[in-house]
Amino acid sequence: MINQVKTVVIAGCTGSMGQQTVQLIQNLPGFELVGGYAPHAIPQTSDYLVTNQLAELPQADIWIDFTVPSVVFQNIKYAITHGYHPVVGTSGLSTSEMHELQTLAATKELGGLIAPNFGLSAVLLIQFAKQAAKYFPEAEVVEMHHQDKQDAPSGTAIATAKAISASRTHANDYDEIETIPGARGGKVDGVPIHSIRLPGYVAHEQVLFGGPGEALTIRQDSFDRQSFMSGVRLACQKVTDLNTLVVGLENILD
Ligand SMILES: NC(=O)C1=CN([C@@H]2O[C@H](COP(=O)(O)OP(=O)(O)OC[C@H]3O[C@@H](n4cnc5c(N)ncnc54)[C@H](OP(=O)(O)O)[C@@H]3O)[C@@H](O)[C@H]2O)C=CC1
Ligand SMILES: O=C(O)C1=N[C@H](C(=O)O)C[C@H](O)C1
Repeated sequence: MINQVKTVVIAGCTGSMGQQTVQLIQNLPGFELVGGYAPHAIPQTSDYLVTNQLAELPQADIWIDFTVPSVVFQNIKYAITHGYHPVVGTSGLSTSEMHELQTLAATKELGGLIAPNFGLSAVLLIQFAKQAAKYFPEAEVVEMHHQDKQDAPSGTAIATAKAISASRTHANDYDEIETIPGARGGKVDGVPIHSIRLPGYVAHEQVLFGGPGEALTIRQDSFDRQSFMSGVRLACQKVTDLNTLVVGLENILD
């Protein structure tokens, strides 16, 4: 059987992640980049079609999304409705939005992937945190990102907090007064998350667990956006074989 070339469009093709993903797809055997979208892009057709109008994107097998939290839901709704298999890296989707997209994908019998983090170190951190939370239920998350990140907390931190909450037997329950609002972070499912934004950082996360007389810290660092590309590649290789909209790279790892 002849393996057909899979066509790809990238929403957010001019961004930090979008540019790396353009390089990835252009150099990936068996894949062809046919379109890129960004609202401030100057339209061009030389190598592949670049447009600032979503509706001008050509039809393709895969829609990769690295845009902004404010538009990702509408983008993926559009992608699924138009028959693209979505590979979603953009943060900011709420749990109910993910469910709505999963329902839409199911009605279209279309597979896709939403990955809060494409980096292996972050995916493993979440799994280790889930395991540790069984024995150390009292935990807090600290996430550190570059100063241009639009949303806080990060999608990865939210996924980490949910994983901890799902596996622990009880939540942190301390009697405290915040004399400065926000001093104790923001809580997701009872797990405090502290968000740091500083130049020089890319994407990093630490989970601190405390128990009587001992503590455990798990940390991951993405020093470079290249760290996400093996996950994006794997997602592109598998997404057209999926028949549901899967959440989490760990669910498609071999
Ligand atoms: N899941 C993962 O592993 C990772 C996820 N991310 C997430 O990916 C997203 C993008 O990150 P990053 O590349 O650093 O961000 P950038 O700010 O560098 O890029 C954003 C891209 O989105 C485009 N954009 C801006 N506004 C809109 C809009 N209204 N509609 C459509 N597109 C828009 C920009 O286009 P223009 O230049 O024309 O404004 C640009 O191409 C973020 O949500 C981030 O959290 C990031 C790293 C890893
Ligand atoms: O904005 C980023 O940079 C990142 N965003 C994702 C998130 O919100 O978790 C993934 C990674 O942390 C990098």
